[in-house]
Amino acid sequence: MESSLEFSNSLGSVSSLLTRCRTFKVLVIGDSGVGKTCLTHRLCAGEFPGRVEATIGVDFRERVLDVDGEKIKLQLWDTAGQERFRKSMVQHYYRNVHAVLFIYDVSSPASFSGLTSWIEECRQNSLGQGIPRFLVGNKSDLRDHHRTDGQVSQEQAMSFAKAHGMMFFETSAKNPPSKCASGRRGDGEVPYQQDKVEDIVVAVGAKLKRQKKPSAATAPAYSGSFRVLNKKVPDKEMWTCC
Ligand SMILES: Nc1nc2c(ncn2[C@@H]2O[C@H](COP(=O)(O)OP(=O)(O)OP(=O)(O)O)[C@@H](O)[C@H]2O)c(=O)[nH]1
Repeated sequence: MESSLEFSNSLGSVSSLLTRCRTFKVLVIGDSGVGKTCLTHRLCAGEFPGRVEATIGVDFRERVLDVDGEKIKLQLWDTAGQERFRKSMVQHYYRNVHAVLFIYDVSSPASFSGLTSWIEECRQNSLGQGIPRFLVGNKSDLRDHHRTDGQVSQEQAMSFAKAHGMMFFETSAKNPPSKCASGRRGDGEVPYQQDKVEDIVVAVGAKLKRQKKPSAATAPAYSGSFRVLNKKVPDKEMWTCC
């Protein structure tokens, strides 16, 4: 007769089989201070963190989604924006990436100009053209629709996104709109859009679900939320339990 321990073990494996899901590594990059940590926190935990410090190395956060009946785990790699905190980690960031979120701050044109060097870093690390890329303008709560100077216009961002084959979003990790909004700016001419943070997660999940299933050999998976600094990052199987 099966012991209660064996019985509970087999129940455990049955339930883990039922909840297995595909895990996708999503790299989050952009200049220091654009809000990568706050945005990934908002995407995964649904809240704005109380206090944040500059990321050292990388932080991982996860979000499980149901996309058309399939469970998908997004593993967000919140990378350091400061060169001195990232240089020894860069190759690990780019290994087996499934999607990239490029973040800039809508109230910082310099962070928008900085995107070209992030694209160049992707190229230097052989990120395939087929890897889905998303452009996210963060801190939309700081946008002043009556000013044009000192901010990144949505027209600029949209044409940049188009030129680089990215899907574009503008949102705020701090004060996200409760619904996707679009309309005309103060002068009545220029359209604007405001996206819910959730729209970004859904778009990434939907895009990745349509991707060809990667083989286990190329797929990474980590669980929980933890920090890696100057450590060897192991490669594991792609299929994990949610
Ligand atoms: N107003 C506003 N402030 C934000 C928003 N998101 C982040 N911040 C602030 O921007 C600052 C930097 O945020 P972080 O999330 O640490 O930026 P980061 O890009 O992760 O920075 P590094 O770790 O250095 O790469 C913090 O003071 C946040 O409170 C936002 O949507 N609106």
